Amino acid sequence: MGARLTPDICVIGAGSAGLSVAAAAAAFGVDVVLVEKGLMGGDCLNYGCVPSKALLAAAKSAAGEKRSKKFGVSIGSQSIDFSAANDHVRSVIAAIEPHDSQERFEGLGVTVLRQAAEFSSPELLQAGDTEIAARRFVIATGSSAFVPPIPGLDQVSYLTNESLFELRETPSHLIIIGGGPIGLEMAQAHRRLGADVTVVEAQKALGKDDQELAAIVLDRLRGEGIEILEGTQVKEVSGSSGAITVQAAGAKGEAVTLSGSHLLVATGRAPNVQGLGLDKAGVSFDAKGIKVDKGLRTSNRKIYAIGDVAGGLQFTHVAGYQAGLVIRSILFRLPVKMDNSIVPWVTYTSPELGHVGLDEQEARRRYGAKVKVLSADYAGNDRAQAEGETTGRLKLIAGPGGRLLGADVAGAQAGEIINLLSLALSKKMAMKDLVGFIAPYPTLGELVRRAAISYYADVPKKSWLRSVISLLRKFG
Ligand SMILES: Cc1cc2nc3c(=O)[nH]c(=O)nc-3n(C[C@H](O)[C@H](O)[C@H](O)COP(=O)(O)OP(=O)(O)OC[C@H]3O[C@@H](n4cnc5c(N)ncnc54)[C@H](O)[C@@H]3O)c2cc1C
Ligand SMILES: NC(=O)c1ccc[n+]([C@@H]2O[C@H](COP(=O)([O-])OP(=O)(O)OC[C@H]3O[C@@H](n4cnc5c(N)ncnc54)[C@H](O)[C@@H]3O)[C@@H](O)[C@H]2O)c1
Repeated sequence: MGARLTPDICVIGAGSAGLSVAAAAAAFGVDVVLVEKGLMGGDCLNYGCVPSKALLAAAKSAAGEKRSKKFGVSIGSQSIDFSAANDHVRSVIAAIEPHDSQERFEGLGVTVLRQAAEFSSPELLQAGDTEIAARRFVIATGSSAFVPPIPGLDQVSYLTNESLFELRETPSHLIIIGGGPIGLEMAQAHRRLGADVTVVEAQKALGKDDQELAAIVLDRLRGEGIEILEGTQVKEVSGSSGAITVQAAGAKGEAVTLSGSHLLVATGRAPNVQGLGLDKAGVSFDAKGIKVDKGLRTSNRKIYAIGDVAGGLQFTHVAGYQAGLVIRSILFRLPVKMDNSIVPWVTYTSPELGHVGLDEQEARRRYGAKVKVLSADYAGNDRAQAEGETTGRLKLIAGPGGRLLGADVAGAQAGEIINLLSLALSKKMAMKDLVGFIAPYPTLGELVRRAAISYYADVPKKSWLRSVISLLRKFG
């Protein structure tokens, strides 16, 4: 007979979402049980954000050596050791791991069970031979790579984000199915580390972003030698490890045959709902994930779902944001409401591509002619010139009264610029706020002021204002 635990909160999944809930609840002295069947830290630490950004950093370094000639610096012949780049990835994970570890959470007072969790009823969860009857449950079981039903795919050995970072040698030709953020970040990382790379995208690459700015990123990627086939449908995959063939239909219906050494599937995510006993718990879900209301409660009021498993926007910062909301709801019984309109995202290619708020189309649908799109090019920014990073553009979407509705940036450090604009958007700032502060010179952040100031471009031409100036002049 196993133990029976009756904590205040039971969290299922120790990824970005679950760890944030467990740490915050423990900080308030609340009794928490955390159940994790795999690695502590989940996708972000082990198979997602951390390894992908570490590999991109190695790749950026390789590209930087090539670029340095422009600055009059020659570093001699370049050699790339893919396994050393992979060691860098491992060392970054190892450096962050203690923060997410079982030991740290036990030290915070959390009971950690390394088991697969499954509901046996609307009130009870089974984890190994431990039964848990919590006041509230939080499901944070994340997502896994969605593998589309392409004929032959189940017969070849393909990579996903879970196996990609185990490669120790540069793939000679990496074919990637899917031109979203995973596909394109990994395309650039591997290209810069010496691989030939082809991306096959059924629709538009970076299709969730502003298309004018996405084109800036896609041009650079193509310029670096990455083949990106858009509007191309994969029909069949065959071959064996090291010699993979992809048959596809191109944008005009023409037959396309690709041969590569490795295949990465990056076609979106599927929620981790299997084996959780959701039917027994009375929790509704569909192919996108567990259905939640704006307060992140499932169809069983005792149970919340957050992070990737709840569908919606799938980012680590969203998982953290949602964790904060459920903590307020569970501990303080405050009404909470998920607000997707303030969620930023960034694709960490070079140049980076960032977004927050409404896109131009949605802004025009809501506010019509009151919308103004203001832009500033990196080429007009002194710091960008000094750094040789002149490719890029920032766009601000201003609504009625000059209120900031959204922003998109393609260019160096776009993620840092979007950071600032996310704050401005969540604080409901307007163009007057974005020009009413002093930006240090020379910084890329000055692009924000430059675009915002163009909102007032017509002001000096206003005749009443000119009359006021000439009147005032008469007073000496
Ligand atoms: C390659 C890649 C790059 C990414 N880059 C970024 C980025 O740069 N920025 C960003 O914001 N986001 C990025 N993401 C997305 C980000 O990783 C996810 O949004 C985030 O990890 C979701 O956190 P989560 O806690 O919901 O899920 P996860 O991190 O997946 O954690 C869920 C945990 O639940 C466990 N679990 C599942 N089922 C059970 C069960 N029945 N019992 C017990 N435990 C269970 C799993 O083992 C896992 O540890 C990236 C994703 C990928 C794949
Ligand atoms: N920098 C970041 O923040 C970052 C980086 C990587 C991943 N992520 C998160 O992970 C999620 C998953 O990333 P992703 O790139 O796998 O998903 P995605 O859904 O964003 O992109 C998948 C792409 O694959 C295409 N596709 C789907 N089926 C296809 C098929 N059969 N053939 C060809 N193309 C096909 C889609 O049209 C789409 O463009 C992202 O939505 C994001 O939330 C974030």
